[in-house]
Amino acid sequence: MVVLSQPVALDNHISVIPTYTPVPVFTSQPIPVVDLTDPEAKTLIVKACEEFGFFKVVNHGVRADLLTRLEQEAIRFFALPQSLKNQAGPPEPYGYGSKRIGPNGDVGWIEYILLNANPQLSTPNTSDVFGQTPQIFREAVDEYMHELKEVSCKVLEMVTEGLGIEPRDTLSKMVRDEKSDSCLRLNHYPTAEEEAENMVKVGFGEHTDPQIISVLRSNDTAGLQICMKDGSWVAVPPDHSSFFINVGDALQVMTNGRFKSVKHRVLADTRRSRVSMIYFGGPPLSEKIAPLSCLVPKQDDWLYKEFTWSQYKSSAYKSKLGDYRLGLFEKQPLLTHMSNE
Ligand SMILES: C=C1C[C@]23C[C@@]1(O)CC[C@H]2[C@@]12CC[C@H](O)[C@@](C)(C(=O)O1)[C@H]2[C@@H]3C(=O)O
Ligand SMILES: O=C(O)CCC(=O)C(=O)O
Ligand SMILES: [Fe+2]
Repeated sequence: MVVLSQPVALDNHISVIPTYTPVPVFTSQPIPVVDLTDPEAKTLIVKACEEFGFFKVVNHGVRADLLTRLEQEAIRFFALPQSLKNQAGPPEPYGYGSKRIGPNGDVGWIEYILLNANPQLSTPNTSDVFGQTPQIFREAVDEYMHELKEVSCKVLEMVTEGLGIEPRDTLSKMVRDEKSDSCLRLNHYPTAEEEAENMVKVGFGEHTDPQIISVLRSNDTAGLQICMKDGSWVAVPPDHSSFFINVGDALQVMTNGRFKSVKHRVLADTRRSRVSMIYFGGPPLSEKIAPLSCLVPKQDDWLYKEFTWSQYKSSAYKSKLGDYRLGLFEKQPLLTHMSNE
Protein backbone atom coordinates (compact mmCIF):
# COMPACT_ATOMS: atom_id res chain seq x y z
CA MET A 1 0.00 0.00 0.00
CA VAL A 2 1.28 3.46 -0.90
CA VAL A 3 0.76 5.92 1.94
CA LEU A 4 0.67 9.52 0.78
CA SER A 5 1.37 12.16 3.35
CA GLN A 6 1.12 15.19 1.05
CA PRO A 7 -2.17 16.38 -0.48
CA VAL A 8 -2.56 15.42 -4.15
CA ALA A 9 -4.63 17.27 -6.77
CA LEU A 10 -7.50 15.45 -8.51
CA ASP A 11 -9.16 16.36 -11.84
CA ASN A 12 -11.21 19.15 -10.28
CA HIS A 13 -7.98 20.59 -8.83
CA ILE A 14 -9.18 20.32 -5.24
CA SER A 15 -6.50 18.49 -3.32
CA VAL A 16 -7.42 15.34 -1.46
CA ILE A 17 -5.73 13.59 1.42
CA PRO A 18 -5.94 9.87 2.08
CA THR A 19 -8.12 9.28 5.15
CA TYR A 20 -5.81 6.52 6.29
CA THR A 21 -3.23 9.18 7.16
CA PRO A 22 -4.01 9.13 10.88
CA VAL A 23 -4.72 12.54 12.39
CA PRO A 24 -4.95 12.40 16.17
CA VAL A 25 -7.57 14.51 17.89
CA PHE A 26 -6.21 16.87 20.53
CA THR A 27 -6.53 14.52 23.48
CA SER A 28 -3.16 13.24 24.63
CA GLN A 29 -1.83 16.79 24.57
CA PRO A 30 -5.04 18.77 25.08
CA ILE A 31 -5.52 22.10 23.39
CA PRO A 32 -4.96 24.90 25.91
CA VAL A 33 -8.25 26.38 27.11
CA VAL A 34 -8.15 29.84 28.65
CA ASP A 35 -10.98 31.27 30.71
CA LEU A 36 -10.70 35.02 30.08
CA THR A 37 -12.07 35.74 33.58
CA ASP A 38 -9.34 33.64 35.25
CA PRO A 39 -6.73 35.81 37.03
CA GLU A 40 -4.09 33.44 35.61
CA ALA A 41 -5.31 33.99 32.01
CA LYS A 42 -2.38 36.15 30.93
CA THR A 43 0.20 33.58 32.02
CA LEU A 44 -1.73 30.75 30.33
CA ILE A 45 -2.09 32.76 27.12
CA VAL A 46 1.65 33.46 26.90
CA LYS A 47 2.41 29.76 27.51
CA ALA A 48 -0.08 28.67 24.82
CA CYS A 49 1.29 31.22 22.31
CA GLU A 50 4.81 29.93 22.94
CA GLU A 51 3.93 26.23 22.80
CA PHE A 52 1.28 26.09 20.07
CA GLY A 53 0.53 29.59 18.71
CA PHE A 54 -3.05 28.47 19.27
CA PHE A 55 -5.60 28.15 22.08
CA LYS A 56 -9.29 28.16 22.83
CA VAL A 57 -11.00 30.88 24.88
CA VAL A 58 -14.11 30.49 27.00
CA ASN A 59 -15.99 33.12 29.02
CA HIS A 60 -15.19 35.61 26.26
CA GLY A 61 -18.23 37.76 26.96
CA VAL A 62 -19.71 37.74 23.43
CA ARG A 63 -23.44 37.00 23.48
CA ALA A 64 -24.38 33.62 22.01
CA ASP A 65 -27.27 35.12 20.04
CA LEU A 66 -24.88 37.32 18.04
CA LEU A 67 -22.88 34.24 17.06
CA THR A 68 -25.99 32.39 15.91
CA ARG A 69 -27.39 35.45 14.15
CA LEU A 70 -24.28 35.90 12.00
CA GLU A 71 -24.05 32.16 11.33
CA GLN A 72 -27.68 32.09 10.16
CA GLU A 73 -27.14 35.09 7.89
CA ALA A 74 -24.06 33.42 6.40
CA ILE A 75 -26.01 30.20 5.81
CA ARG A 76 -28.78 32.17 4.17
CA PHE A 77 -26.30 33.94 1.87
CA PHE A 78 -24.52 30.71 0.90
CA ALA A 79 -27.91 29.11 0.08
CA LEU A 80 -28.61 31.78 -2.59
CA PRO A 81 -28.43 30.78 -6.27
CA GLN A 82 -24.84 30.74 -7.56
CA SER A 83 -25.57 33.55 -10.04
CA LEU A 84 -26.61 35.90 -7.22
CA LYS A 85 -23.63 35.00 -5.04
CA ASN A 86 -21.29 35.61 -7.99
CA GLN A 87 -22.51 39.21 -8.15
CA ALA A 88 -20.70 39.77 -4.85
CA GLY A 89 -17.42 38.54 -6.39
CA PRO A 90 -14.81 37.87 -7.55
CA PRO A 91 -12.80 38.59 -4.39
CA GLU A 92 -10.21 41.26 -5.14
CA PRO A 93 -9.40 40.40 -2.40
CA TYR A 94 -12.72 41.38 -0.74
CA GLY A 95 -16.04 39.94 -1.81
CA TYR A 96 -17.47 36.48 -2.55
CA GLY A 97 -15.24 33.65 -3.74
CA SER A 98 -15.80 30.03 -4.59
CA LYS A 99 -13.12 27.33 -4.74
CA ARG A 100 -10.33 29.78 -5.60
CA ILE A 101 -8.41 31.15 -2.62
CA GLY A 102 -6.22 34.19 -3.26
CA PRO A 103 -4.88 35.29 -6.64
CA ASN A 104 -2.20 32.64 -7.21
CA GLY A 105 -3.97 29.42 -8.12
CA ASP A 106 -4.86 27.99 -4.70
CA VAL A 107 -8.13 26.08 -4.58
CA GLY A 108 -10.20 24.41 -1.90
CA TRP A 109 -13.58 22.83 -1.22
CA ILE A 110 -14.91 26.15 0.05
CA GLU A 111 -16.93 29.25 -0.70
CA TYR A 112 -16.47 32.41 1.33
CA ILE A 113 -17.02 36.11 1.81
CA LEU A 114 -14.07 38.31 2.76
CA LEU A 115 -14.86 41.77 4.16
CA ASN A 116 -12.53 44.52 5.34
CA ALA A 117 -13.44 45.86 8.78
CA ASN A 118 -13.00 49.32 7.34
CA PRO A 119 -15.73 49.60 4.66
CA GLN A 120 -13.69 52.26 2.81
CA LEU A 121 -11.00 49.65 2.12
CA SER A 122 -13.42 47.07 0.71
CA THR A 123 -13.79 46.73 -3.06
CA PRO A 124 -17.12 47.98 -4.51
CA ASN A 125 -18.56 44.50 -5.13
CA THR A 126 -18.55 43.90 -1.37
CA SER A 127 -21.68 46.00 -1.04
CA ASP A 128 -23.45 43.39 -3.21
CA VAL A 129 -23.08 40.95 -0.33
CA PHE A 130 -25.52 43.13 1.55
CA GLY A 131 -27.30 44.68 -1.44
CA GLN A 132 -29.33 41.57 -2.13
CA THR A 133 -29.87 40.59 1.42
CA PRO A 134 -31.66 42.23 4.31
CA GLN A 135 -30.22 44.89 6.55
CA ILE A 136 -30.00 42.27 9.27
CA PHE A 137 -26.87 40.74 7.62
CA ARG A 138 -24.97 44.03 7.64
CA GLU A 139 -26.01 44.72 11.23
CA ALA A 140 -24.87 41.27 12.35
CA VAL A 141 -21.52 41.72 10.56
CA ASP A 142 -20.95 45.20 12.02
CA GLU A 143 -21.87 44.12 15.54
CA TYR A 144 -19.77 40.96 15.27
CA MET A 145 -16.70 42.87 14.06
CA HIS A 146 -17.10 45.37 16.90
CA GLU A 147 -17.28 42.58 19.52
CA LEU A 148 -14.44 40.59 17.97
CA LYS A 149 -12.20 43.65 17.92
CA GLU A 150 -12.80 43.84 21.69
CA VAL A 151 -11.98 40.14 22.20
CA SER A 152 -8.80 40.51 20.09
CA CYS A 153 -7.70 43.58 22.04
CA LYS A 154 -8.49 41.95 25.39
CA VAL A 155 -6.33 38.95 24.46
CA LEU A 156 -3.51 41.18 23.12
CA GLU A 157 -3.55 43.18 26.36
CA MET A 158 -3.24 39.95 28.32
CA VAL A 159 -0.30 39.05 26.08
CA THR A 160 1.52 42.32 26.84
CA GLU A 161 0.79 41.99 30.56
CA GLY A 162 1.95 38.36 30.53
CA LEU A 163 5.17 39.35 28.74
CA GLY A 164 5.71 42.34 31.06
CA ILE A 165 5.47 44.85 28.17
CA GLU A 166 4.40 48.43 28.85
CA PRO A 167 2.18 50.15 27.98
CA ARG A 168 -0.37 47.35 27.90
CA ASP A 169 -1.93 48.66 24.67
CA THR A 170 1.37 48.30 22.75
CA LEU A 171 -0.21 45.58 20.56
CA SER A 172 -3.92 46.24 20.94
CA LYS A 173 -3.66 49.88 19.80
CA MET A 174 -2.77 48.66 16.28
CA VAL A 175 -6.04 46.70 16.05
CA ARG A 176 -8.05 49.45 17.76
CA ASP A 177 -6.68 52.11 15.39
CA GLU A 178 -9.42 53.46 13.10
CA LYS A 179 -7.13 52.71 10.14
CA SER A 180 -6.54 49.12 11.30
CA ASP A 181 -6.47 46.74 8.34
CA SER A 182 -8.56 44.04 10.01
CA CYS A 183 -10.94 41.77 8.13
CA LEU A 184 -13.70 39.23 8.58
CA ARG A 185 -13.99 36.00 6.64
CA LEU A 186 -17.12 33.86 6.48
CA ASN A 187 -16.29 30.37 5.21
CA HIS A 188 -18.66 27.65 4.04
CA TYR A 189 -17.34 24.14 3.40
CA PRO A 190 -20.27 22.49 1.58
CA THR A 191 -21.32 18.88 1.69
CA ALA A 192 -20.50 16.78 -1.37
CA GLU A 193 -22.45 13.98 -3.01
CA GLU A 194 -19.57 11.99 -4.33
CA GLU A 195 -16.35 11.32 -2.50
CA ALA A 196 -13.34 9.46 -3.79
CA GLU A 197 -12.91 6.35 -1.71
CA ASN A 198 -10.67 6.81 1.32
CA MET A 199 -9.99 10.41 0.38
CA VAL A 200 -10.93 13.65 2.05
CA LYS A 201 -11.15 17.02 0.32
CA VAL A 202 -8.90 19.88 1.38
CA GLY A 203 -11.20 22.76 2.30
CA PHE A 204 -8.53 25.34 3.09
CA GLY A 205 -4.92 24.32 2.48
CA GLU A 206 -2.19 24.67 5.05
CA HIS A 207 -1.09 28.21 5.78
CA THR A 208 -0.35 30.71 8.51
CA ASP A 209 -2.42 33.86 8.95
CA PRO A 210 -0.41 36.99 8.10
CA GLN A 211 -2.00 39.42 10.59
CA ILE A 212 -1.36 39.90 14.34
CA ILE A 213 -4.13 37.71 15.71
CA SER A 214 -7.02 35.65 14.31
CA VAL A 215 -10.15 34.79 16.26
CA LEU A 216 -12.07 31.86 14.83
CA ARG A 217 -15.55 30.60 15.60
CA SER A 218 -17.27 27.72 13.80
CA ASN A 219 -20.36 25.60 13.94
CA ASP A 220 -20.02 22.11 15.40
CA THR A 221 -18.63 20.49 12.24
CA ALA A 222 -15.01 19.34 12.58
CA GLY A 223 -12.29 20.02 10.04
CA LEU A 224 -9.77 22.44 11.52
CA GLN A 225 -6.32 20.99 12.16
CA ILE A 226 -3.19 22.61 13.49
CA CYS A 227 0.41 21.68 12.89
CA MET A 228 2.52 20.87 15.91
CA LYS A 229 6.19 21.81 16.30
CA ASP A 230 7.21 18.29 15.23
CA GLY A 231 5.27 18.69 11.95
CA SER A 232 2.38 16.37 12.91
CA TRP A 233 -1.23 17.46 12.36
CA VAL A 234 -3.76 17.46 15.18
CA ALA A 235 -7.53 17.77 14.75
CA VAL A 236 -9.20 20.51 16.81
CA PRO A 237 -12.58 19.40 18.22
CA PRO A 238 -15.12 22.07 17.21
CA ASP A 239 -16.97 24.06 19.85
CA HIS A 240 -19.59 26.52 18.60
CA SER A 241 -19.66 28.54 21.83
CA SER A 242 -15.90 29.21 22.12
CA PHE A 243 -13.32 31.14 20.12
CA PHE A 244 -10.04 29.75 18.85
CA ILE A 245 -7.11 32.14 18.74
CA ASN A 246 -4.24 31.91 16.24
CA VAL A 247 -0.96 33.79 16.53
CA GLY A 248 -0.39 35.52 13.17
CA ASP A 249 2.89 36.22 11.32
CA ALA A 250 3.05 39.86 12.50
CA LEU A 251 2.91 38.76 16.16
CA GLN A 252 5.62 36.18 15.50
CA VAL A 253 7.83 39.02 14.23
CA MET A 254 6.98 41.42 17.07
CA THR A 255 7.90 38.74 19.63
CA ASN A 256 11.06 37.93 17.61
CA GLY A 257 9.89 34.35 17.09
CA ARG A 258 9.04 33.69 20.75
CA PHE A 259 5.42 33.17 19.62
CA LYS A 260 4.98 31.07 16.49
CA SER A 261 2.28 31.81 13.94
CA VAL A 262 0.52 28.47 13.79
CA LYS A 263 0.26 26.50 10.56
CA HIS A 264 -3.31 25.25 10.12
CA ARG A 265 -5.67 23.80 7.50
CA VAL A 266 -9.25 22.63 7.09
CA LEU A 267 -10.13 19.18 5.77
CA ALA A 268 -13.76 19.23 4.71
CA ASP A 269 -16.19 16.72 6.18
CA THR A 270 -18.28 16.30 3.06
CA ARG A 271 -21.20 14.75 4.95
CA ARG A 272 -21.79 17.84 7.14
CA SER A 273 -21.24 21.43 6.12
CA ARG A 274 -18.93 23.61 8.16
CA VAL A 275 -19.44 27.32 8.63
CA SER A 276 -16.67 29.36 10.20
CA MET A 277 -16.18 33.05 10.80
CA ILE A 278 -12.73 34.47 11.42
CA TYR A 279 -11.80 37.96 12.52
CA PHE A 280 -8.24 38.84 11.49
CA GLY A 281 -6.85 41.65 13.67
CA GLY A 282 -4.36 43.57 11.56
CA PRO A 283 -2.41 46.83 11.98
CA PRO A 284 -2.85 49.98 9.86
CA LEU A 285 -1.20 49.66 6.43
CA SER A 286 1.51 52.18 7.36
CA GLU A 287 2.39 50.49 10.69
CA LYS A 288 6.02 49.45 11.05
CA ILE A 289 6.36 45.83 12.12
CA ALA A 290 9.58 44.74 13.83
CA PRO A 291 10.62 42.92 17.00
CA LEU A 292 9.47 45.00 20.00
CA SER A 293 12.48 46.87 21.37
CA CYS A 294 11.35 46.23 24.96
CA LEU A 295 11.64 42.48 24.26
CA VAL A 296 14.76 42.63 22.09
CA PRO A 297 16.70 45.83 22.78
CA LYS A 298 19.70 45.07 20.55
CA GLN A 299 18.88 45.22 16.84
CA ASP A 300 21.63 42.67 16.16
CA ASP A 301 19.43 40.15 17.97
CA TRP A 302 16.44 40.80 15.73
CA LEU A 303 15.55 37.77 13.61
CA TYR A 304 13.51 39.89 11.19
CA LYS A 305 13.97 43.09 9.20
CA GLU A 306 11.54 45.93 9.83
CA PHE A 307 8.73 46.23 7.28
CA THR A 308 5.41 48.01 6.99
CA TRP A 309 2.18 46.01 7.12
CA SER A 310 1.47 47.27 3.61
CA GLN A 311 4.76 45.73 2.37
CA TYR A 312 4.00 42.43 4.09
CA LYS A 313 0.48 42.33 2.77
CA SER A 314 1.50 42.92 -0.84
CA SER A 315 4.20 40.30 -0.50
CA ALA A 316 1.63 37.85 0.99
CA TYR A 317 -0.69 38.42 -1.96
CA LYS A 318 2.15 37.44 -4.32
CA SER A 319 2.56 34.15 -2.46
CA LYS A 320 0.76 30.83 -2.56
CA LEU A 321 -1.22 29.79 0.50
CA GLY A 322 1.33 27.29 1.81
CA ASP A 323 4.44 29.44 1.22
CA TYR A 324 6.61 30.45 4.15
CA ARG A 325 5.93 34.17 3.79
CA LEU A 326 8.19 35.36 6.61
CA GLY A 327 11.25 33.92 4.87
CA LEU A 328 11.67 37.09 2.78
CA PHE A 329 11.77 39.22 5.92
CA GLU A 330 14.21 37.15 7.96
CA LYS A 331 17.60 38.69 8.62
CA GLN A 332 20.53 36.66 7.39
CA PRO A 333 22.14 35.05 10.41
CA LEU A 334 25.22 37.09 11.29
CA LEU A 335 28.33 35.18 10.42
CA THR A 336 30.25 34.78 13.65
CA HIS A 337 33.69 36.22 13.04
CA MET A 338 35.90 33.77 11.29
CA SER A 339 39.26 33.55 12.86
CA ASN A 340 42.20 31.45 11.95
CA GLU A 341 43.34 31.17 15.53
C1 LIG B 1 -3.39 32.54 -1.26
C2 LIG B 1 -3.68 33.60 -0.55
C3 LIG B 1 -5.01 33.82 0.12
C4 LIG B 1 -4.66 34.84 1.19
C5 LIG B 1 -3.71 35.72 0.40
C6 LIG B 1 -2.75 34.70 -0.18
O1 LIG B 1 -2.01 35.16 -1.31
C7 LIG B 1 -1.81 34.26 0.94
C8 LIG B 1 -2.44 34.49 2.34
C9 LIG B 1 -3.92 34.10 2.36
C10 LIG B 1 -4.65 34.54 3.63
C11 LIG B 1 -4.71 33.47 4.75
C12 LIG B 1 -5.42 34.06 5.97
C13 LIG B 1 -6.70 34.82 5.59
O2 LIG B 1 -7.72 33.87 5.27
C14 LIG B 1 -6.46 35.75 4.38
C15 LIG B 1 -7.68 36.64 4.16
C16 LIG B 1 -5.22 36.54 4.57
O3 LIG B 1 -5.10 37.65 5.00
O4 LIG B 1 -4.14 35.80 4.14
C17 LIG B 1 -6.04 34.91 3.19
C18 LIG B 1 -5.80 35.61 1.85
C19 LIG B 1 -7.08 35.66 1.01
O5 LIG B 1 -7.83 34.68 0.96
O6 LIG B 1 -7.31 36.69 0.36
O1 LIG C 1 -12.48 27.90 8.25
C1 LIG C 1 -11.71 27.64 9.15
O2 LIG C 1 -12.00 26.97 10.12
C2 LIG C 1 -10.30 28.18 9.08
C3 LIG C 1 -10.08 29.03 7.85
C4 LIG C 1 -8.80 29.76 7.87
O3 LIG C 1 -7.80 29.29 8.36
C5 LIG C 1 -8.76 31.10 7.26
O4 LIG C 1 -9.79 31.58 6.76
O5 LIG C 1 -7.67 31.73 7.29
FE1 LIG D 1 -6.21 30.74 8.52
